[in-house]
Amino acid sequence: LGTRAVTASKASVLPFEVIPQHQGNKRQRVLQFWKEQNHDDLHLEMHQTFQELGPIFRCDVGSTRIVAVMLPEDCARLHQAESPYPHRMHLEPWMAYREHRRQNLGVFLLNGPEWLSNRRWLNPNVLSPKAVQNLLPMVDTVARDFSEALKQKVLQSAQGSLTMDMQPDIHKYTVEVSNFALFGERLGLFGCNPSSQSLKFIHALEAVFKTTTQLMFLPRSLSRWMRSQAWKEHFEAWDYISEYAENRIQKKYEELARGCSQYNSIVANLMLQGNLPLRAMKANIMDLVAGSVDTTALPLMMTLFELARNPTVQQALRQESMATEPNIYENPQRLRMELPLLWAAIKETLRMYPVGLFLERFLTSPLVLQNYHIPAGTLVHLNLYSMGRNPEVFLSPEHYNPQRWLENKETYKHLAFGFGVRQCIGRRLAEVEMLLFLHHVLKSFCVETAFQEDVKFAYRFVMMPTSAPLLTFRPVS
Ligand code: HEC
Ligand SMILES: C[C@@H](NS(C)(=O)=O)c1cncc(N2C(=O)c3ccc(Cl)cc3C2(C)C)c1
Repeated sequence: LGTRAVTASKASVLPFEVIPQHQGNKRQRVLQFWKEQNHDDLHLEMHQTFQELGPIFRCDVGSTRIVAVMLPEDCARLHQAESPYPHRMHLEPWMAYREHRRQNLGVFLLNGPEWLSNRRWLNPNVLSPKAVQNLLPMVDTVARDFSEALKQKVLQSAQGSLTMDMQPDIHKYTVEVSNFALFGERLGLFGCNPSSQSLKFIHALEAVFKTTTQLMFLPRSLSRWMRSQAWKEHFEAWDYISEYAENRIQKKYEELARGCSQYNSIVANLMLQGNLPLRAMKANIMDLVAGSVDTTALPLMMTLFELARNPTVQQALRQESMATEPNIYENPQRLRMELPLLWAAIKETLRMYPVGLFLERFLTSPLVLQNYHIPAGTLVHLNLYSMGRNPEVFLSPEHYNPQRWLENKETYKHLAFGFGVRQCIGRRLAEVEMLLFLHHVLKSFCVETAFQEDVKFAYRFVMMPTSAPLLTFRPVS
């Protein structure tokens, strides 16, 4: 990316007003932005703007002043300047639904002291190494079952191999495995008649994501009549998701009250500890139940696709998994150390295909970024897609090369899960779900694809592939 070197003496920090921004008719651009029904190409538009204006630019969305950056050094500065309660802007349509239904907010939407107190009770059960060690055998069971179910399908096929769009099956895996970790119960989604409830839940999530991007950039007053259909779809999808989560939580609560329930799960531990009021618990469990579907499914889909396009890398991973098999069960919590190349492959997938397009911090105190003064009250976006594709940050960024993560210590370059105390609370669960899924699948199957083009992505709050490359699974001889 052409980086406009701002040659200013270090002493004189440049004023906010001279940060590069798109010239030309601002009103026209804002209206154009609002007129668009979707923002599928937001990541490409922002990437293009970085190439034109350099590593920092500003844009105003509505009344909010946004500064966009994409270099590791700017993330380091944001992290060092962080307050005890790192602040993210609330997602307007998500807040509107919770107000309408008088629901509490989960940690994703909370800010300030209430956010911190919720994280304090959630972290030991979700994010801590002890929590993951507790969950690991359950995740391993589901990952093995998935690989076994795939093997049955392959054996039943006449050619002895199976070519399919893996997306639906991978979604079933993430719903099955997170439900087991959260509630200690199996849903049986790998069987021949998976529950329609869970499949509708996955579709409701997709409807929420699609309508979120249609609504999130508009003030509510405007979108009420400009996007009334999107609001209706948004609320209906949230109603389904809320009911799905509420039913599971209420059932678990009653089982525990009767003293007859599976005790080793995230929700059971949260309820038995009783540190959060039930309404707050329900709001956070909804974050966890709904936040663990697409977020983990997409990197799994894209890792399988990239390994199918890079057979040499795939073979190296298979050898690592074959060689590592015995150690994992002696010392399960050493998973990432036992599978370093597989862990590097997941980091490489998240570099090229970040699930969250940008990290976001609302500045509560002024900051200097790229030698510009950024006042308090500015929203700073750290763009993960542009960082991941920047040749000045990653050599030949278009190449899928997990080895790059083993060669040098990458500070502030693996940011897919965010940073600091506000980092993703599900990251350890997601890491284990992805590592064990790929470990068991790669031990049993070679993955191939005829699809050699790049997969097109769309920004739908979650970065989503718009085409589903067919993958062929062939049993490892
Ligand atoms: C089990 C639930 C769960 C899973 C799985 C999960 N997330 Fe999250 N994630 C959350 C929640 C809840 C938050 C909000 C945390 C907060 O604001 O305190 C969050 C926040 C984040 C953030 C913002 C962090 C920051 O510094 O602002 C990023 C980025 C993120 N997740 C990325 C991911 C990626 C990438 C994956 C999978 C590859 C993933 N998440 C999987 C629950 C999950
Ligand atoms: C995509 C990325 N966006 S981010 C956080 O980087 O801006 C992300 C990362 N981790 C988790 C999520 N979640 C969802 O998918 C989701 C669905 C429904 C609900 Cl009720 C809550 C969620 C959260 C926000 C937990 C989203």
